[in-house]
Amino acid sequence: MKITDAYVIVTCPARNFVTLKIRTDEGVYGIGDATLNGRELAVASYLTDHVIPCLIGRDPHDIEDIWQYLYKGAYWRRGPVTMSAIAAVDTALWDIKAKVAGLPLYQLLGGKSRNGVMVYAHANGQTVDDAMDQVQHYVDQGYKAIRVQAGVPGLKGVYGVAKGINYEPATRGLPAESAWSTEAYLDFAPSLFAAARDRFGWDLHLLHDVHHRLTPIEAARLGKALEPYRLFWMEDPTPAENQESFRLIRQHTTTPLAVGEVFNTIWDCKDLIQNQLIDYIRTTVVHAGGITHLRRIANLAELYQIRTGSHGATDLSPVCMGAALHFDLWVPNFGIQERMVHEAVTESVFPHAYSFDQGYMHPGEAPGHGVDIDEAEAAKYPYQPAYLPVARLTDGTLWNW
Ligand SMILES: O=C(O)C(=O)C[C@H](O)[C@H](O)CO
Repeated sequence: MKITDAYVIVTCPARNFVTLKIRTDEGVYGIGDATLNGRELAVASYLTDHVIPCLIGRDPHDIEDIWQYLYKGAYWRRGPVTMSAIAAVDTALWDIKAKVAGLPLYQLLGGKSRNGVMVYAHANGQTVDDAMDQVQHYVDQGYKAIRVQAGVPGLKGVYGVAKGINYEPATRGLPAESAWSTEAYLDFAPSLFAAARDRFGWDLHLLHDVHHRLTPIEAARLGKALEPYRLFWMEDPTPAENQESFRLIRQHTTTPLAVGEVFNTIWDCKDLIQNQLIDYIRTTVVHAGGITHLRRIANLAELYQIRTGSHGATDLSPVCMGAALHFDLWVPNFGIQERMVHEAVTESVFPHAYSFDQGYMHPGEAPGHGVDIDEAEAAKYPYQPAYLPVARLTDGTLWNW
């Protein structure tokens, strides 16, 4: 079997997505997600100009060799652009292999380890009451786990808080700027979870995303303040370039810690995992080198009882979601999967076999990863440049968004 051609499809059904399609001489094709929010065309070019020429004529079954070839062969290792491109190839090749086998992808990974994949939804609101109403909305749909974010009194445009129901941070034009005050946030955040426990009791997993905003000692303070509300996790409490910084947070709090959505390789989380400084690793298929590399990260994490909690915001396309669900159904140390529901127009471009029922998702039984792209539909939605926002402290200092 040989790869005959491959090409990149860039489309914007509600938001931008980059998809790689690999075709073979036997008529079987595979697709992979290559979307890097706000930097989409860099990955599209990396694939079109530098990767695709190296794929033609190769046997698509040689997934490991092709992964190594693209990783070691580039000489320039790691980084979000490189690893998203490799991920797209890897996902498409797993899709092909599973289609040829006539099996859903999770069967090739080792079969199912559970009946369904617990997912968490995003509830948010400008006020605590609005956020609680959204929690109710997701409870009514059967969700067992809900991330809760709310506007901070005195701050405009806080991370995770939407104008409508779905929070979509990337906007047209140059990056939007929002103001941040750690003091105001730290004073406010615990009251959000007091309200949630008060209204919904203890039989619901609550999660919260700090989105890299705090210093380690501030994160330690927040973790301690949230302990009475027994969170499932506190996510991205501080930027994680310095893996060692999590030690300080860890020494002060038993609130479980999750991190990893901006990580690209096992090297970004090796120390965090080996020193047991986190509880959940949030790397996912598209930004961490595909299923082949995600599996290595999960296997390392399993040695330390660290569980997976893959990123699943709307900028991760349905193709990534489909592949992630196969991974989640198999991976022994599964924790939870993030789910932000895509717009109907996105779903019309990416028909998929996965489904949701009462808080759990299932990848479906279609051969491959079960997600396709309707290229005629995709062509109706041309690329629209958009950027993620930046955050500044109230005195104008650029901060972590
Ligand atoms: O889903 C999350 O936890 C996020 O933090 C979402 C990110 O802001 C988003 O994916 C950035 O592209």
